Amino acid sequence: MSRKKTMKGKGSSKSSTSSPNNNKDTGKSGRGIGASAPSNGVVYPSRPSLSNSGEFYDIAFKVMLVGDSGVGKTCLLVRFKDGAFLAGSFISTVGIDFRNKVLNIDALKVKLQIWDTAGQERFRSVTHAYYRDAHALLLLYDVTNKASFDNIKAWLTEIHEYAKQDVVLMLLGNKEFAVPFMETSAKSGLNVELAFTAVARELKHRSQKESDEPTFQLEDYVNKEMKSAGCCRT
Ligand SMILES: Nc1nc2c(ncn2[C@@H]2O[C@H](COP(=O)(O)OP(=O)(O)OP(=O)(O)O)[C@@H](O)[C@H]2O)c(=O)[nH]1
Ligand SMILES: [Mg+2]
Repeated sequence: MSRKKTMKGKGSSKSSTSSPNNNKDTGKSGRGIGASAPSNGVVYPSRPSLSNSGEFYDIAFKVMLVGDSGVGKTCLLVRFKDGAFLAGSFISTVGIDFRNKVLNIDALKVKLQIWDTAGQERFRSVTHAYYRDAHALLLLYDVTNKASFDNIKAWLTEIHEYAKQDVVLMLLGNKEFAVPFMETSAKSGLNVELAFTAVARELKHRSQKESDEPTFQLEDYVNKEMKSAGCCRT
């Protein structure tokens, strides 16, 4: 099996004329797989830079983050790549930006070249050029922002128009309301048992709590239960 080398990197472009197909394997930082980042775009280093150390991989895929401005695409990518939350003032992405991450999946090194697109309307024509090369699309909405959810329909229309027919698509509800959250389905039974049991545990704890007893953490309990059940259970 061949071991290709990838460069960890961060790239960006705001050129509306550049296409990911224009610059095949330039060997430059962050341009590791077939259809690469355009090199003729202007670079806007709005986020902390990553090191340019090389990393080996077996297969590579392109993943694109799309969704309204402010839903948290850049933050999600930084969390995934660097394990940190980009707190502070919101810096809207200009054009398009990317990060590489190599994951070990079943003894294979899988490189994801993750493209972080600008959600703002004025950059739409830039991002359209990248859809057709994406193997997977993560479509984000903000669970605290109804408009971003309502716009999912329009995003899906755009995806069907510009992306490959067999693109892997995942809808992600990002952010939180600082209250325990889970999705339920009365039809399939998803999380129904867990929702009621968690509330019952919380109520029981409150009613019987001794002053020296550690408090029951409803959110921790729900997260732990969902994790141990492989996320979502019936
Ligand atoms: N509380 C909370 N805030 C978040 C989360 N994700 C992002 N934010 C905040 O939401 C704002 C927008 O986040 P970004 O990741 O920059 O949004 P974006 O989708 O990349 O926006 P564009 O680049 O304009 O398309 C920032 O102020 C973040 O700090 C989250 O999971 N929880
Ligand atoms: Mg962004």
